[in-house]
Amino acid sequence: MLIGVIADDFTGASDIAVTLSQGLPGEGGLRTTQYLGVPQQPAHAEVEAGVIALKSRSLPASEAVAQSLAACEWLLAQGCSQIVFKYCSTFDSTDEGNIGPVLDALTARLQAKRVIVCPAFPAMGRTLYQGNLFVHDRPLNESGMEHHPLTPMKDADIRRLLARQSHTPVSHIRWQQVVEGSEGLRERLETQDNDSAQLVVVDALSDHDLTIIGIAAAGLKLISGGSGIARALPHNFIKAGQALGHRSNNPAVSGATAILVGSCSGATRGQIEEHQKHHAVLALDITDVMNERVSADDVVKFILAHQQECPLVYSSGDPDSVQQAQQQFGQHNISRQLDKLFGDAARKLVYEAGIKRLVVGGGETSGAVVSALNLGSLQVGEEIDPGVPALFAQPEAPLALALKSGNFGRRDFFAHALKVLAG
Ligand SMILES: Nc1ncnc2c1ncn2[C@@H]1O[C@H](COP(=O)(O)OP(=O)(O)O)[C@@H](O)[C@H]1O
Ligand SMILES: O=C(O)[C@@H](O)C(=O)COP(=O)(O)O
Repeated sequence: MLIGVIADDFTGASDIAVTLSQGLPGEGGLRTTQYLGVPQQPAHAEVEAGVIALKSRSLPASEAVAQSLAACEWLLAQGCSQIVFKYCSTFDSTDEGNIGPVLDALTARLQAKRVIVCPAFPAMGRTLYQGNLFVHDRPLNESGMEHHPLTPMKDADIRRLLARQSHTPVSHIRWQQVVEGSEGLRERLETQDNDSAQLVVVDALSDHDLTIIGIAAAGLKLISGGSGIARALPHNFIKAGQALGHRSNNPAVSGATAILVGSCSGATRGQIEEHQKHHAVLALDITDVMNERVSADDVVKFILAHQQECPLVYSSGDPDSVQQAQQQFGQHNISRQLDKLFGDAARKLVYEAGIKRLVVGGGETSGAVVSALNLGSLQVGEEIDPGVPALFAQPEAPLALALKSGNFGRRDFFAHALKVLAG
């Protein structure tokens, strides 16, 4: 294995997995496997990029650190010379972490001196300018992310956010310095102020900028960011003669379908609205869920009864209803209960009801569903929409998945994803 990624949630993991698998246009990428948690056994010899999906984004910081270090040890034991810490392109975190504490711990473990911090993902409108993160034309804290149920983002200045979370000093490389090119950037990284470890926030506005940064990052022990930061990393290994440039192909999986959605983002709520114009949709009422008046069997029954209509079950609510539910039940209780409900339903759908194509909306929700399925690892297929690949379980369990980040995907994503999974 050449490169290892520690991803703090499951949709984020599949986002960076497809980036590594594709590489730069025309060049091909790396043979990439997405692991669901830290594997208990060594990787297959042909894997060039290993992405470990953790559900660590909203854990207490000490647990997120412990899990990330365990993932790092496994990746190092597989031979990785470079480690990437993948977090959200909207820098989803709280003042306590977990991005800063995990970066502190990985920086110390890998004795890294300069650690790039770059959440930019221009294909999805996330750009970083003068250290501030934008989502399309809005600063992060006015983008809708200020209403996220678990990690509301109230500041757009990544330097300030990170300095609040981490012990390692934070510095910044401006866009005007990035566009000078990879060589200049590399020198800047090496000579930045002094010799102690630093987290270096690097501006990026375009895929071109990310390519410059990726090439400058060749050989760095630790890199961090959104999936965009991985864009040019396969190129570095191909150029060094360590990889040939792999092209992925999609196996086709037909058969029964289910769509489970727990994301409350504006994009996902729009996608549900679109889906219900033509297909079958069941809304879960949070009060019913919290009082256990709705069960995994109810979800399964609905899905099976509406197989001809691309059935979708969702818990998603708008900011007002989320706030109301939070006041009544507490966010962590709601998330725990919903994770259990979606996880139990997914297990029954796949292992008892024979569902073969499963689409999940939301990172935490995807983590709950895929963990309940206990699949071990997934092969990465083609990109369905930017940042969302088709994923395939091992051949002995023919199951195709799409794990959609809350904010990603076209308006008719859910039906479209089922079509792509079918080949
Ligand atoms: N109606 C609701 N009210 C409050 N919280 C909810 C509701 N529906 C889902 N949630 C919780 O909100 C969180 C959404 O996070 P996630 O699944 O990661 O979506 P995203 O990808 O948009 O971040 C989950 O923990 C989920 O359980
Ligand atoms: O970087 C991103 O935006 C995504 O890869 C990601 O991490 C998605 O997280 P969720 O929005 O929680 O699905």
